[in-house]
Amino acid sequence: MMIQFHNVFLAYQKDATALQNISFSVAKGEFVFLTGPSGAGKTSLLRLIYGALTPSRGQVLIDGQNVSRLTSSQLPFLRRSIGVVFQDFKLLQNRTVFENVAITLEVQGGGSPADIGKRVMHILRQMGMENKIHLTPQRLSGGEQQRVALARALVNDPKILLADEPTGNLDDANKMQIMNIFKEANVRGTTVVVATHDRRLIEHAHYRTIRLQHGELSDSGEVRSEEIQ
Ligand SMILES: Nc1ncnc2c1ncn2[C@@H]1O[C@H](COP(=O)(O)OP(=O)(O)OP(=O)(O)O)[C@@H](O)[C@H]1O
Repeated sequence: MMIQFHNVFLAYQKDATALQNISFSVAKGEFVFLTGPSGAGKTSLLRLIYGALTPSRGQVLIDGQNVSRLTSSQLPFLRRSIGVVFQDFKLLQNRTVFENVAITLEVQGGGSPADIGKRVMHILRQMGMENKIHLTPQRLSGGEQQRVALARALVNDPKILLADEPTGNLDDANKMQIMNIFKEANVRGTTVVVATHDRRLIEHAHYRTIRLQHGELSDSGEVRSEEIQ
């Protein structure tokens, strides 16, 4: 299993539980949607996966490793194996498109400048952004910024890709383009988790859907044995 939650609770404050008794797993190479109304706990759950938060109770295992037990020197290795696309992109505004993507590899000591350049251009070409590499994010449309954020998350072939409401303000054509990029990463072996409340996106793709409601798991989307028979 790539992601395992065992009876996970998360409280930001003492008496405010954001997640309650969450158990589910995601297999290597799987593609799942994570859905539920605003405030249900989707972002919190993603943050537990990439180790930005640790559970108040229960365990989160990523590729067999208990995230809470990682030392501060091990945590960066976990983070490197996970590509994250945030709700608000978090692009560096005073850096170019090229630099925003290259930074993922540079902080990881990912090869010579020539190697890094090759890999960055390869992924930016896949995203259809090769003509905009010298622009800064404020000169890009929302869809283009999203594709740069995706390029940054995918440039090092992560084991896991997490995307938080990745198609929020995009039109249908852009949404489908982003979905295709997720699918291609998944075909190459990346485990993909997409948090969204976009019903059309979910219905379009027919992947397993994990549902949260008020911090609880209302449906793990796992096929029960009686449904198989
Ligand atoms: N940093 C924080 N401090 C305190 N409470 C928080 C914090 N972040 C989130 N919460 C609370 O945790 C709960 C779950 O929030 P979360 O952002 O995970 O939901 P969500 O499903 O991602 O919502 P949305 O779809 O609106 O992004 C909410 O009640 C929220 O108020």
